[in-house]
Amino acid sequence: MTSVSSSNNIALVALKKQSRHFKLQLPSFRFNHLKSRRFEGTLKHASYVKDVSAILTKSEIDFKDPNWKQRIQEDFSKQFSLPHLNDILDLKPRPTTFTPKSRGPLDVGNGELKDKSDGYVHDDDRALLKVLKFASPSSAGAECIDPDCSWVEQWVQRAGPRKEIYYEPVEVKAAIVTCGGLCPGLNDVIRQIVLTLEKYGVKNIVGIQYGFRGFCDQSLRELPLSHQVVQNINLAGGSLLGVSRGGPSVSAIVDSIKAKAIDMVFVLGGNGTHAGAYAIHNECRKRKMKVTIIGVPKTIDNDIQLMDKTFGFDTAVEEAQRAINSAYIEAHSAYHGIGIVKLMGRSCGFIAMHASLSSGQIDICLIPEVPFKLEGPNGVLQHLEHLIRTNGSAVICVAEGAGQVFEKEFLSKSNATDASGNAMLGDIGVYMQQQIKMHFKNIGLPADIKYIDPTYMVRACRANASDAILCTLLGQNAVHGAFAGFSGITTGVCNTHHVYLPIPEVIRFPKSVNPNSRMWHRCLTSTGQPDFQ
Ligand SMILES: Nc1ncnc2c1ncn2[C@@H]1O[C@H](COP(=O)(O)OP(=O)(O)O)[C@@H](O)[C@H]1O
Ligand SMILES: O=P(O)(O)OC[C@H]1O[C@](O)(COP(=O)(O)O)[C@@H](O)[C@@H]1O
Ligand SMILES: [Mg+2]
Repeated sequence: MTSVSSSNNIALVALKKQSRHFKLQLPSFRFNHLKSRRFEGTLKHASYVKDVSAILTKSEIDFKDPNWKQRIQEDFSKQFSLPHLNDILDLKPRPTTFTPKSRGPLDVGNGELKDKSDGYVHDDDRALLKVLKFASPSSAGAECIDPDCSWVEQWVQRAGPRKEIYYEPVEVKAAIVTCGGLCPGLNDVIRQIVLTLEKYGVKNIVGIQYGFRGFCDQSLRELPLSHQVVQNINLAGGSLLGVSRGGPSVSAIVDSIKAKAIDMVFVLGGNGTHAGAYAIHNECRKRKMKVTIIGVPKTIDNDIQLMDKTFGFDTAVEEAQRAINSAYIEAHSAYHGIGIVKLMGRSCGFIAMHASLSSGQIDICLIPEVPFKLEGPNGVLQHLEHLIRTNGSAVICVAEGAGQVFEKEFLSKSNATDASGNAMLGDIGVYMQQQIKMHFKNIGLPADIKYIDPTYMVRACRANASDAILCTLLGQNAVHGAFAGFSGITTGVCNTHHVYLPIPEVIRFPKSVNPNSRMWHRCLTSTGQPDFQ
């Protein structure tokens, strides 16, 4: 139960941060919902509530009502229905210009078609958001709505090309913008958006330089994009368009979209960027503009809700292996060697957890979601001392936000924020290094400590094969979503299927490691570390 509260604390901290910086982005009932007594009350029944909260909107669930499941499902499908241009306009679709198949369907001879699919996704096609049925709230990782842990179907819309489209491709001007920090795969997504747009017949594609800033900074011109320009950009890391944090107001961005006569905007970024994208979508709606805003979730930290994973995460975990391996070799080659590797994760520990699991070389993994103490019995330093006395060396993997999210924080808070309003953290790696040094000096045991911070090396590299495929599919689906007339949506993978989701549902709060999850328990089994409390 504590762990659930902990996850929600992290979520609230992050959400408060966002809403402090930007006023209008999230409907306020969603924010209040997280803090509401009803939400806290729900914790008593459910051992894991984050995803359940997606269903519980404004109404209480009355489990005595025989139709309670149906009511939840109806609520859910309303909540996950996708905003469309035709919610405010009266547009007539036209047959698509996109051909998903290069060959016609095979004729089996008797006049019947072997393959009846036309290759298009139908608007009523759905994918399941949850595929596990838990027998009891005490089952590992159980997510329960009622005390019996009943299974309630939750369907979301399938992504892909539609038979009818809401734009005349030759008349379209499409823009791509990349915001926030760098992430492996940005160029793969840009490339695929351009190639797919061209496949529809779009001729006017531009890149907005350096994030949202590029909409309003007169010194930053639009970058014309075509298949010739983007052909090889996936071979390098970074973003062809440049990235930035902070930027102009939502209304200034929409003024710029209007002035530049842009019809489609593809916004690549994380939680903050998606909040911005949704605000832009709302402002366009208010002004009754026929502009579609499509998000593509970019977060190396993997902290966006409801998706199996986001692009760049796999690459980051793989790249982190090099740093961990170096730390391991240094530690094992030194007399009483201790290696420390700090990995990204401002408010979540997915990279650190997965990198620790995959390397098999980590003795201690510390993440923001799990409080730990350094000193005293059961503290990290005591365990480290034990490892040095018994094994002769040790390797620690620490996520950048570790020890800085809960009340008992190790580093003094500065309240400083970056241009986007994200809290600037202290360097937990350096702090750990100092504390460990002091501890071993005090007990008179030699220790040779090596600290590696591979942050920007991990982030600036090109996407690995698995991320490159993910980026390709996301880029294509983003374009299909725009032509289908959706706006204020994002695209991702749920249970291996590509889907479209309304932006507010994925940025309700950032995803974080559930300390009660099987994955975290597996990580603990792998490192062999005790509970540092
Ligand atoms: N709540 C918000 N509403 C509107 N725009 C936002 C919000 N949070 C961040 N942004 C904008 O989104 C961009 C990227 O945000 P940032 O938090 O730096 O990265 P990320 O999107 O990767 O989380 C910045 O230009 C920032 O100004
Ligand atoms: O030094 P920068 O550019 O501010 O970026 C550092 C941050 O970028 C991150 O990788 C996440 O970036 P995004 O939120 O843009 O995805 C954090 O883990 C890290 O704190
Ligand atoms: Mg972010």
